[in-house]
Amino acid sequence: MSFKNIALVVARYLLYAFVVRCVLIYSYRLIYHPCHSYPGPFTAKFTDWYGAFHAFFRRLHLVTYRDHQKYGTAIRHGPNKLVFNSVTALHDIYQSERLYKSRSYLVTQPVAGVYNLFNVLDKRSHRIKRRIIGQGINDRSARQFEPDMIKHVDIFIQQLLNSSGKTGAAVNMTKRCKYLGIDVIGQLGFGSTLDLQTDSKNHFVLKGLETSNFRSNLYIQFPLLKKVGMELLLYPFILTRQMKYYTLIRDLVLARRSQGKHARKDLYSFIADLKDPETGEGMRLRNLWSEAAFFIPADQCHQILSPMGLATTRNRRTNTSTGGDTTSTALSATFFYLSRYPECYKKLAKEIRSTFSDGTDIKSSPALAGCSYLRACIDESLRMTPPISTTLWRELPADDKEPFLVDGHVIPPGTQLGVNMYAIHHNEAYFPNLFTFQPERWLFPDESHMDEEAKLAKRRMYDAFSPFSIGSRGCAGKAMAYMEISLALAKTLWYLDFERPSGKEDKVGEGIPGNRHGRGRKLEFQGKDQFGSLHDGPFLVFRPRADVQKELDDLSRLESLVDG
Ligand code: HEM
Repeated sequence: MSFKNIALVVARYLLYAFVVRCVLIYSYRLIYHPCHSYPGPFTAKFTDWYGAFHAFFRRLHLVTYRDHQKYGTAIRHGPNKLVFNSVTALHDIYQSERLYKSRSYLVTQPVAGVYNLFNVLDKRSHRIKRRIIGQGINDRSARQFEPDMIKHVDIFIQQLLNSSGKTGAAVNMTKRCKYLGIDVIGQLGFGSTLDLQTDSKNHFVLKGLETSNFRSNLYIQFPLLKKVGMELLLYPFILTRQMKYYTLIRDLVLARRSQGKHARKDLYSFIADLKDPETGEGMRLRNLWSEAAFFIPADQCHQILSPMGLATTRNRRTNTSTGGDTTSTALSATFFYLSRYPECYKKLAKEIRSTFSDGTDIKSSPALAGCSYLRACIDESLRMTPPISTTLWRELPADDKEPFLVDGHVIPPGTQLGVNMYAIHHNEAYFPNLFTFQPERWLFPDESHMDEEAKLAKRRMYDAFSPFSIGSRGCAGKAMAYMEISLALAKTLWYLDFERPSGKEDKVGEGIPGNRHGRGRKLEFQGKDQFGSLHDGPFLVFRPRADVQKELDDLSRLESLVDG
């Protein structure tokens, strides 16, 4: 028999073996798998391709919402994955000490065995990192950082004025909010910024952020994709951008290293002297830069930091970023909803303009905290368009044989579990009129004036509201996020008025009636789920308020004062 014939026979038997293996595995998953009795889409019972397919089209959040409508509150969304849609499940899962972040998060590591705060699974290592990094971005540090944040917010206002207020042109708020978000987070992480607000040469980092979040999300849904070398296919497309980004971050780190520990009010200064009270461990400088890079589009940071000796193989960067990206989604979404609900816009403008007497008074204070309508608008946007709208997977270890209950369901060991953020925020049981932007739902009379039913409804609503997730792995930067969004909104409404443009730009960001994939709601700001959220618009036209013209003139001088 010739070599060719032998090869053909071997190939044929390999193919048979492959088919038999698939039949056995798929039959097991369908009939015998411990999750087999949960309802859900047919394809998801066999394969994680279901999640990967919809993640590819950035609509997994909408599909999960639809599947809950169809199959109920506990569904199977992969051979080994269960998704729940109830407050009880949310708390059972994210507040449990027995569950771990899913191993699928490990695909966000550029190199195996390399962890940071976001993707570390081991609970002890996480506690230590969280205690230290958490202090760098908690309420206290946020207050110290606020003056720098305000400078960037003032530039934001100034840019809206320049690009729209003076010309009558419509501006794309997604872009403006992203520039602000990333500049603020760069300032926090490295003590200086990428200057996206004022200089277009670094705008390429936005594309980097999109690509890296897209990849991470795909791999989280279907880790096999990373193993089979999808990375190699994508790598050539991102190499050039990586190198530019490398240089950019390297310069920021080098500039910061040349200054004293407390020369800036940034992450370095906030945590450089801290020690974990339990272990006495501090954060090593080289590890700190890796953690700082987590906050910004840090797709390539390990390559950036390693050659500088700033990241070791024990601590390189994940592909996923939060911080600047999520905050800018929340801000863009709030602008969208305010522009679509003029009565809310008017109420908010009235609240801000009657609370303060000068734009420079707008900073963290009892007055700002007392702007309850402002907070209600932010929370309602976070509910309608959660910046992280995905299912945050948690895992019951395979060797944990004690019964584990989620909303009354006994969970088989080794199962991946989660609650989808978008779905629970659109659960009618907790949020009536769920597709209507209704900040009033977050405003309540004093509890002494509420009957028991109203109190219960309020509690359930707050329990279901989880844009920052809950439990020990919930967002560490919540205080920073609320501060930035509140300042940006309040200051915008203090200095400027805005309205929708008359042209076709007005449609950017909204749903398209008749869309088959859950994007048919015109009044919903369309987020595309890729762990963070991809979006566009709204386009808005700004006008300076006549009675604050003098203040605006003063503000225009600030642009040159911000150090980079
Ligand atoms: C509106 C803005 C934000 C939203 C909606 C948000 C949401 C979230 C969510 C849902 C998680 C949990 C992720 C998971 O379980 O996989 C998370 C984690 C995290 N976020 Fe945020 N985030 C926001 C802003 C920020 C900011 C501004 C910072 C930093 C200054 C930040 C730092 C972090 C960190 C460090 C973690 C990991 C925490 C841990 O695992 O212990 N976030 N965020």
